[in-house]
Amino acid sequence: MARNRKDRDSWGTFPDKYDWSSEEEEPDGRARPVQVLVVKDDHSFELDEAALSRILLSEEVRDREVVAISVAGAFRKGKSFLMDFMLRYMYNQASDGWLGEPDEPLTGFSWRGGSERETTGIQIWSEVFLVDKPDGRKVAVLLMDTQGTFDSQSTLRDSATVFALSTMISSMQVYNISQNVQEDDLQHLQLFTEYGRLAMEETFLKPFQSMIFLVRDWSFPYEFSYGQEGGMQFLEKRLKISENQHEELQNVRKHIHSCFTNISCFLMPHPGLKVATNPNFDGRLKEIDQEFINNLLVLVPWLLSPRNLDVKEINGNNITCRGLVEYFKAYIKIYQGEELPHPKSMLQATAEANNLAAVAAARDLYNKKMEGVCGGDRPFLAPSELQARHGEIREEALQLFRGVKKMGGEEFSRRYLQQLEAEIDEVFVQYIKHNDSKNIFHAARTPPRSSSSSSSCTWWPG
Ligand SMILES: Nc1nc2c(ncn2[C@@H]2O[C@H](COP(=O)(O)OP(=O)(O)OP(=O)(O)O)[C@@H](O)[C@H]2O)c(=O)[nH]1
Ligand SMILES: [Mg+2]
Repeated sequence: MARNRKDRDSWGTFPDKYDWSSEEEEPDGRARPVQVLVVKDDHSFELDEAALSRILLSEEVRDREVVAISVAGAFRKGKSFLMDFMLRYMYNQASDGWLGEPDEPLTGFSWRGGSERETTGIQIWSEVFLVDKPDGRKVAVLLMDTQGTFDSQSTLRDSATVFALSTMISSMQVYNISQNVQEDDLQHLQLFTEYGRLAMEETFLKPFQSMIFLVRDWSFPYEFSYGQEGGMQFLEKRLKISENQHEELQNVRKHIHSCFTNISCFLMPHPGLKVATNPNFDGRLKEIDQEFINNLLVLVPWLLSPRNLDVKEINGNNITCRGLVEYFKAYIKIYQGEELPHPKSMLQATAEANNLAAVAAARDLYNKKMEGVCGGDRPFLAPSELQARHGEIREEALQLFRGVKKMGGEEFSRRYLQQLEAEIDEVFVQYIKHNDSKNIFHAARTPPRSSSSSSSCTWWPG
């Protein structure tokens, strides 16, 4: 373990003060990202318990309180790139030159240019760092990189699960967003945190800890300055709840406030065109805009300096590395099970709601009209007459369904039309039976049932 660390070239020299901890190394002795959550091709999830345990249950760290830092957000937005600067800080935090040499390529969690996703599932750094907090506590710091949301190979459920799990496991979630805080960024955060909350036990405390909105490529420093102060002013404005706001906007904001103990924001400048567009860029500082570097020098210590590290808490209890393994296992089990609803896209959820409402309206119309024809207080009808009336009313109900404007298109709607037809036909069988029962009374010359007794039929719809 530690014997090889000084051989590492990309991190520079390591201060002796640094307390090395758990580590899972590659054969050449270098620490590396380790995949702990795998999203498989069939969209199921698997936790690599062995890998997680090797890192978090090593003797040096397992009983230490853990600080878990995660970065999540849309794919291809520089999450892993940022994580690698966090690693540099963790390795060299005692030194002013922690950011490294101008010509040093950036390594650690795998990052790259291009339009296709890079990181998948959840990866954690194989070394857990032991850090002395100013209050004398020695805590274990775990860095976690996540699969970007909304890549073209993931379902909404995949994205929601990775985001929710990383929020549940971390004490600090960095929500990496691009250029601005848009309403859809907030809506997705609402959806994902709700998906997380659903899997957790009821708690009267806020379910999650720190949420940091990290806005990349911020282009309006003349309105709100780069950094944390400008970020806080900006976020305050974005998350403000006012009475004349539409309920929908208020609800998103209330939800986000109710989920996190701390919410903050940092506005980060654009790193320059080489970083964004040059396929040969390897992360060296000399090719990154100075404004970006200046802000990295503020952002990373702001996130990771010992006094700012918050220990992971669940239900008010501090969690150790050992505890975190157990929570990880318990949470993933819930997402592997079938009891949670699947999150749906806005269009799909709306289209379903539209179609279900149209089915309900059509079924109601059928029931009401049929009751008028052969309901409890109506006399016996000849079966052929009943069949004919049913045919007319059924067609009227189907027309009503077809006439309602619904989102989702013809094909999507066909399933609901079939469901409606099946439901109507099922109810019709009951109407036939009910009608027949009147006939038996008639044939046996028994007085017809009073309307009050007949209307107490238990099968009666609606
Ligand atoms: N515009 C812009 N590009 C950046 C920034 N930081 C890094 N990049 C570039 O963005 C590209 C993607 O970087 P990654 O770190 O791999 O992005 P990611 O979010 O981890 O991507 P996935 O793993 O696919 O989700 C690289 O070409 C980086 O050079 C930034 O702040 N702004
Ligand atoms: Mg990545």
